[in-house]
Amino acid sequence: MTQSTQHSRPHIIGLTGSIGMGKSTVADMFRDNGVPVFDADAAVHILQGPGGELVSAIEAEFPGTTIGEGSDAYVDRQKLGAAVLGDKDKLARLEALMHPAVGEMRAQFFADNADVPMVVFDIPLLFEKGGADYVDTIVTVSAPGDVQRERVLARPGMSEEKFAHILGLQTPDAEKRARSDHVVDTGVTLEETAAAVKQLVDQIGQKLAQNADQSDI
Ligand SMILES: CC(C)(COP(=O)(O)OP(=O)(O)OC[C@H]1O[C@@H](n2cnc3c(N)ncnc32)[C@H](O)[C@@H]1O)[C@@H](O)C(=O)NCCC(=O)NCCS
Ligand SMILES: Nc1ncnc2c1ncn2[C@@H]1O[C@H](COP(=O)(O)OP(=O)(O)OP(=O)(O)O)[C@@H](O)[C@H]1O
Repeated sequence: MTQSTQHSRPHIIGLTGSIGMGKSTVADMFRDNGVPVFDADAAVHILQGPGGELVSAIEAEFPGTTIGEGSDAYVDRQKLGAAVLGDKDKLARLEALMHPAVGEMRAQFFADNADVPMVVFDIPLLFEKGGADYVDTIVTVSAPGDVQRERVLARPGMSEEKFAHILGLQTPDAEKRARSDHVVDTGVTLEETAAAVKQLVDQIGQKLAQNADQSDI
């Protein structure tokens, strides 16, 4: 008897890339192709924003890094960044606070999208935090180092030192590319990158459909 072609769960694409490589832009391109995206950075913003679940825990751990009182209080990310980004132990403590709550939000997103063929988890620290183990396909966004540098240094509040420091915290781009199933080049035009993302979504979709057919036999 023919079984239903329904998948048991969506295929998970882990999208990552180093600072300024174009991850958020490429995540939007996946959305343009109808693929739901879980944005780990956006989850962190919610948890740290006004009324966010972790604001008081962050104030307790890193005094003076939040603004306001009670349910309106929120994290001053510039102050928190200044407090933790230069100190490995403090950064690890912040990550340990954030990680479980982000994981819960990701699980909720996954449950909310149980009926689609594929979803994207946009996770900046996919390799650094072991996320590579729970995704099905790893996609890294990458551009030449000089393009990355130019993009990042154009951002307000960024300096050569800060850029160098953040790069030092992240798995090198070459290693990310080597450990990925696919690399999306963002050192080209937006149109070219958008076409590459569409092709990738089509390719993964076709593979999933083929596998569903086979399990049908
Ligand atoms: C330190 C914070 C407050 C700084 O915020 P700010 O708005 O100033 O910078 P932004 O978030 O845009 O980060 C700038 C760059 O630093 C990189 N970065 C941020 N946190 C980390 C980290 N823990 N390790 C390596 N790189 C990092 C980002 O990828 C980005 O490219 C913020 O990045 C933060 O809360 N980071 C911790 C996130 C976390 O714990 N993630 C793990 C759970 S999923
Ligand atoms: N082909 C391309 N693909 C993606 N982004 C491009 C491309 N060409 C130019 N850009 C520009 O590069 C910038 C990439 O920024 P984006 O915020 O997407 O990076 P990010 O990797 O998410 O950053 P971060 O991890 O530091 O938060 C955007 O301003 C985008 O318009």
